[in-house]
Amino acid sequence: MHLRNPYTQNPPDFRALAESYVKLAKFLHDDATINFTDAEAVCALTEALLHKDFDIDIDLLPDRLCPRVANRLNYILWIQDLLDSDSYDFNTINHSPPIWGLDIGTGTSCIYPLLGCRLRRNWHFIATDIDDLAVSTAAKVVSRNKLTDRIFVFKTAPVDPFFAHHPRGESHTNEYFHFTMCNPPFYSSSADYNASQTLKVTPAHSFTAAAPEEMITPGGEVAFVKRMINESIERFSKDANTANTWYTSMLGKLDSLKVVVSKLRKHGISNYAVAEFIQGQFTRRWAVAWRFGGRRLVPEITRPVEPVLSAAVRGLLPPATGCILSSGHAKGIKDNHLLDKVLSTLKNDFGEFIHLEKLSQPNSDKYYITGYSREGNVWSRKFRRNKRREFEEVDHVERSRMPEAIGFGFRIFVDYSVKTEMCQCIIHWSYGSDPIIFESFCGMLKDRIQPLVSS
Ligand SMILES: C[S@@+](CC[C@H](N)C(=O)[O-])C[C@H]1O[C@@H](n2cnc3c(N)ncnc32)[C@H](O)[C@@H]1O
Repeated sequence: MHLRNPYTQNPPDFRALAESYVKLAKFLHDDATINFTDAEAVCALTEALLHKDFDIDIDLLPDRLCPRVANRLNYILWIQDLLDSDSYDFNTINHSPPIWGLDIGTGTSCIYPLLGCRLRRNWHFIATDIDDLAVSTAAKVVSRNKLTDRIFVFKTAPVDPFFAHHPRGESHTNEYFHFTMCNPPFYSSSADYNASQTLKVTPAHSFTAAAPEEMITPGGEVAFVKRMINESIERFSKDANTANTWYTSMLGKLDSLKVVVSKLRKHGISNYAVAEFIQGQFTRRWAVAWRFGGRRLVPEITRPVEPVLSAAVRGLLPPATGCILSSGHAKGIKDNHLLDKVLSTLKNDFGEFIHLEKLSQPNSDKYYITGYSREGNVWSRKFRRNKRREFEEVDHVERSRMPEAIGFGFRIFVDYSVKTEMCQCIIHWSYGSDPIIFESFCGMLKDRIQPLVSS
């Protein structure tokens, strides 16, 4: 589960839920559980959770897909992580409201827009579906929860471009999506769906009622997401302003994730992320996200330490965006003091070509160094020779306001533990398109920074 998922540490107390949501009471067994193979009972439990924990008022349809709350939350929390990763640095970027998301295939429950809006007050959604019942039911639940000014439901056709219903034109909206999300139909045919059911070796711990149009699409989830990748590339080629949109999707099979990541890599899209959500003993889901712009994700997302990923998923991770530049025993050293030494070394060696600043870390009394340059590889001799004159012509004010025009950006942090007296200097890659440039920058910095820690 996602680390911030509230159900990780606190599984639902069914008895308390039934007290707060009477409809659940009749499905309670032994006062403490429900029969998970009974679709009506699972719907009542889901409604109770949404009601109690998220103030969402909904009547789920027992013959339609019943969204498992913990599972849907994992995906929403991960998207929050992707967006928050941007707002850490690039202090000129304004991440205040509104944030716009597109939910492709919102279903009868409209679950992602509802959860997303309840968790973040500045989130807004366009929600689409090709199914009449999904569109009408979703629109009703949005209105029932008084979210008609933040969630807009549209009917689309299977052949319509996925990203056509963007908020442009709405007077109160931003022109571009900050993110798109989707829980696509998994299977390519009824035969494929039936085969997957027979293959299940575990007993049916939980029953999934669903209409065929919710579970089946030509080519299955792989074809669906491949189409999304193609359309996102086309969209970016026509409009560079879409560079910072996070395109994302859930995937129900690990094999699908492998195919999707391989397609991203084939198209040279290195700015992507993958996640694995493990739910109980039997359910695993994966998520993938990609974008075209240069803003890079924090290492906690590109290389998560927790939750521990399976070996197969580790092989699919994007290029690293973090590196330890130096680590050592540094008795009595203060982290800000070391950061100043690092800053003056960097200024001395690269100050002409890299804009360097010491900034305070959000919600902390600690500092970090932010650095960016118009181009990558500015530390090579050849670059310096060619660019010195050109760079001098750009005045300082312009340099300090140019994060959107940069080619390479990074942040440097120093962490000192009083208890262990160990000190670490860490670099995060914050901007750029070429992982090799980041690697080579790290290699070069290690030689310069290690002596500062040990001296
Ligand atoms: C697996 S369900 C997901 C429903 C909901 N988002 C959830 O997670 O519970 C997939 C949904 O995608 C819709 N769908 C299928 N093809 C679509 C398309 N081309 N555009 C938009 N929605 C589509 C289906 O009608 C269905 O409601």
